[in-house]
Amino acid sequence: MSNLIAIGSDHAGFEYKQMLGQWLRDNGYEVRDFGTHSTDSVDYPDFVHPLASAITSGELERGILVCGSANGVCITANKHQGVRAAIAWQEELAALARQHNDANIICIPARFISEETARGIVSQFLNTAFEGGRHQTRVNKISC
Ligand SMILES: O=C(CO)[C@H](O)[C@H](O)[C@H](O)COP(=O)(O)O
Repeated sequence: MSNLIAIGSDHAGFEYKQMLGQWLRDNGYEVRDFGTHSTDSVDYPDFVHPLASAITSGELERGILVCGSANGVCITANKHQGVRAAIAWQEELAALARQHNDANIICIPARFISEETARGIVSQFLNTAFEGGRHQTRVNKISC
């Protein structure tokens, strides 16, 4: 997997995005930050569409999106062909999103989890392999 990771958020996810971006850099990853760049109120699709487009084009392999509930960023990202964005609020869900769904974007609900849990989710997302097999058959059937 590439060590270049896309990150993005709205205002509700800004502080967690900053924290996760620094944590990723401290752990040897390169980070492409799609914004937002402050806690000023913004509209999450403005930041999610460019990040998801970079995943669709193959320019970037994995992305992390953060908003208040994770719902808005996840719904938006999954409009893009080839994006498999999953919401995780505990580490096991992030691992399953990789093992069973080959998720290429993880969506984090900043208003509902601790920073420690967010780091654990990202760690699972980046370090868990897709299992393939029966799950590959199912992933192949997602696109319509
Ligand atoms: O998923 C969301 C929107 O559907 C996110 O939780 C947003 O961060 C949230 O809606 C932002 O709410 P705010 O009242 O504008 O801060």
